[in-house]
Amino acid sequence: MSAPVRVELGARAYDVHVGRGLLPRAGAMIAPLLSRPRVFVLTESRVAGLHLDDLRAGLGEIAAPALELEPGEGTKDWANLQRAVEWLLDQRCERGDVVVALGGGVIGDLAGFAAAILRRGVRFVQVPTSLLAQVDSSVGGKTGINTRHGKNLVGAFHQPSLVLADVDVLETMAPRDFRAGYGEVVKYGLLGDAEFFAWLEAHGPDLAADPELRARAVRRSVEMKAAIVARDETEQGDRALLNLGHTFCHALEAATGYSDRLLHGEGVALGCALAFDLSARLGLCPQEAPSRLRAHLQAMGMTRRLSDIPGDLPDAAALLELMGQDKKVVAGKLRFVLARDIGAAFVTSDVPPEAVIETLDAAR
Ligand SMILES: NC(=O)c1ccc[n+]([C@@H]2O[C@H](COP(=O)([O-])OP(=O)(O)OC[C@H]3O[C@@H](n4cnc5c(N)ncnc54)[C@H](O)[C@@H]3O)[C@@H](O)[C@H]2O)c1
Ligand SMILES: O=C(O)C(=O)C[C@@H](O)[C@H](O)[C@H](O)COP(=O)(O)O
Ligand SMILES: [Zn+2]
Repeated sequence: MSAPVRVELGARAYDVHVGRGLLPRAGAMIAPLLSRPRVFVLTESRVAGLHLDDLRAGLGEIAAPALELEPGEGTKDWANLQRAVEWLLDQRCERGDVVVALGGGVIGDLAGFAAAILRRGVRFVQVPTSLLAQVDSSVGGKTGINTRHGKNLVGAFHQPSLVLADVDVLETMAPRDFRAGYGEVVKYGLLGDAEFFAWLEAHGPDLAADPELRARAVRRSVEMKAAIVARDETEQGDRALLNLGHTFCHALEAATGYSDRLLHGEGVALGCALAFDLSARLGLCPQEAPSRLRAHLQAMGMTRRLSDIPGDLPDAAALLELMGQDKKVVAGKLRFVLARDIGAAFVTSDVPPEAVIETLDAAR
């Protein structure tokens, strides 16, 4: 078993275990956090049907009552937040107890936020079950829900106490969901590690079938995220790099009603392609960079043009309007994560709106 990745946050530091066969050993890793042999599991029905029994077996003597929500992005809303919090109170979840988030990013974000506000903050453990959640959402402490105004607009920074990313659990993922999660993996290469991107060009197509390669990809992504979060926990600066592709992605998710027309990770992949298009359009990066990225996304069978999204989309001006709710906006001005090349992203507010509109129109 390889050493965990440490997220160095002083008193709130924690380990991210990445590897095979972690679920069966969950009890040994979680027990040191507990004041009594009981955890409270927030999960959703698809994941529960596949992995809740294995988690419970791994927890051994630790009792694990569970609330099963509906799968899907629609669950990350006010109604389910209320449901989760009221259930935890029904269960008499105490301040010293631990909530376990068993699921993808939807459950991780919702459960983390419920834990953040329950009794003004209880600890939680992330047991991410999707590729996306293992490489990204389970680490870093961004928790929250969507509102009718946009994506993740209500939430809190609340770090988990432990993350258990068992790559064996990914065996049961549907191909589309796995591919969507790959959008966040490729983001790491694009934002700061050209070598990792080249490694993904060579090995990306084999990740779904090969657990050792998967573990390497998850670990490298988590190492990068842990380093960024450690130096900028609350996104005052560098952490915004993790938002590469997300200004476009979140507008497109809003435009498609958080439906399965566009999964978050699919939007991230497309958003990264658009961010590289915009960078090239502004003369900031060579045209070869977006071309190389699109070739890789095509090889991976991923969304890379607006026309890949089924159904009608609003026009570019309306999408730009939706971007106005982005959390990177300062004094009403959009900020974008752009790139000088693959592996070299940076944040800028110096982006003419016409260039964004032209970029969107050219990608239809
Ligand atoms: N907090 C953060 O830093 C952060 C980072 C990235 C994304 N996110 C959020 O994460 C969410 C997307 O996460 P996601 O892609 O995991 O979505 P998700 O939680 O909806 O999971 C995707 C699909 O995979 C299924 N699934 C999960 N694990 C499975 C398994 N082991 N086997 C079979 N099916 C499985 C789920 O039922 C669902 O249908 C979005 O809401 C996004 O905003 C948050
Ligand atoms: O951890 C971060 O920071 C990220 O930006 C990771 C993103 O992949 C993730 O989708 C995040 O939830 C987006 O954050 P938001 O602040 O733009 O809602
Ligand atoms: Zn994301």
